[in-house]
Amino acid sequence: MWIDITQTMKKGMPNWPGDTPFSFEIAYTKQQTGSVNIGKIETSLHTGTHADAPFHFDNNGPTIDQLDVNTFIGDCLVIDCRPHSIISAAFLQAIDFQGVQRILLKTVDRISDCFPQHIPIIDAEVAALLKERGVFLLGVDNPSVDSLTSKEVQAHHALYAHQIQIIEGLDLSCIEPGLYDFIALPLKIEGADGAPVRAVIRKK
Ligand SMILES: N[C@@H](CC(=O)c1ccccc1NC=O)C(=O)O
Ligand SMILES: [Zn+2]
Ligand SMILES: [Zn+2]
Repeated sequence: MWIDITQTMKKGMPNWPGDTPFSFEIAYTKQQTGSVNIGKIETSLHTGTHADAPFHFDNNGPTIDQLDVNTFIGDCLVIDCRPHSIISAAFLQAIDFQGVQRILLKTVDRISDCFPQHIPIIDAEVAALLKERGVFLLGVDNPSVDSLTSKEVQAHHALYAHQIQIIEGLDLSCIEPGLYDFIALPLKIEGADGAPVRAVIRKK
């Protein structure tokens, strides 16, 4: 059984303050076209469950359409990080990744309907540890891998420097820690800094 770990995209969903809110409407109704309803959306590419492309924080980095789809399909390990407000390399060091190359961090019991005030931050040294363990994808149930006020976005840069791709805004509310199959493919938008994903997992 595949489990959906994607936030539903809808009007009023949590959004980065000041960023383009998500909207969807029927641009042309069935009545207008005489045949079909045609919807249109407007959205920031960093709203809801999405992948970051390195171009998001590095003008020379690859864009979302240039990332390898194989990164986003395969085994993953969900790790329970609740209580921790800083996710340190020391904490992750003690965990057996079981050879898995995709890691999802569960940091909250359930995701809130509002944009959070505080989120756990990921120590910049985590990237080196993940790389050493062969990890190439890190997913979080938060809007960012860095603090909400960070302008340096150190964790984003450190992860990119270690060739680790980022997925943010997962909904791990009902998910137990453990090993899963995972699929979360970003939309192929040429030149984009990120893209929504439909993320699903299945217990191994
Ligand atoms: N790093 C966040 C997005 C982000 O930082 C952001 C998104 C929208 C508007 C402002 C943002 N950061 C601002 O300093 C992300 O990767 O989704
Ligand atoms: Zn993002
Ligand atoms: Zn990000």
